[in-house]
Amino acid sequence: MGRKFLVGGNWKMNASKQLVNTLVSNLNAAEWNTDEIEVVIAPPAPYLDLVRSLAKPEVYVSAQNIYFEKKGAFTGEISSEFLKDLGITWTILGHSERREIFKESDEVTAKKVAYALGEGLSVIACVGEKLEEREANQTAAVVFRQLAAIATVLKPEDWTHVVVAYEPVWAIGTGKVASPQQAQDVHAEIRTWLRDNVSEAVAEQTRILYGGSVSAKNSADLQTQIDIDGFLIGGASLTGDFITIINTRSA
Ligand SMILES: O=C(CO)COP(=O)(O)O
Repeated sequence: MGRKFLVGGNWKMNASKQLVNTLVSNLNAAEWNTDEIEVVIAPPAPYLDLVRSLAKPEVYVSAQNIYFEKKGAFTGEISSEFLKDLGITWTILGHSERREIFKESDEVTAKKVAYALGEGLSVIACVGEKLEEREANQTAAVVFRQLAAIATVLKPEDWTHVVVAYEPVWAIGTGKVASPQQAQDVHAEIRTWLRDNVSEAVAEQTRILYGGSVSAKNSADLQTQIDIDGFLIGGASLTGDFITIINTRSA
């Protein structure tokens, strides 16, 4: 069975009730073949409930991060319990902004991934190298290290609910998209890593998204690559580009 293409929108720290209304009504009016495309949007936590209640069922809603405890004295954190209560079935974890700005380590990220899966959530787990790491030919080493931290705490069957997002940090929000070949090369390495370190089945079935300056202009070329199974889109998910990208895939 083929890997279903996933178009994800990470709104990051951008939202208002008005923006939610606009973006969700545009998505509700759009159509795509749900046998071939999965659409997931990740608004900021305070808007998850509103987005879930407005969006049609074909739109999956995701948190941008959660903590690895159910409840208690963890001021400011988001529990998987809140997500379940609100009908939210996905979370992004390990985004480079969490890793860089909020100092979330490989280990913390892995712990969150394992916890989220244990709570029945699906996870978009992000990996990716910084510019200086790419320039030092460390791309594979960094991505493999990030993957290994996650793989260590998962059972092979857990991977059914994991999507890997390869997001080179130098491409995020910079307009410097990876070329289709640059992205494909790393995606293929990730798949090989999964084959060698988890299993053939997990390597075949796990979707690997590309993220970093994806736009309506470059999505068609990127999606021709054999190991690119979807996108995690930041800036362009806040504009009409998001639907154009879905439509480009549908066409
Ligand atoms: O970080 C990203 C998605 O998670 C990518 O952001 P941009 O699409 O704005 O580069």
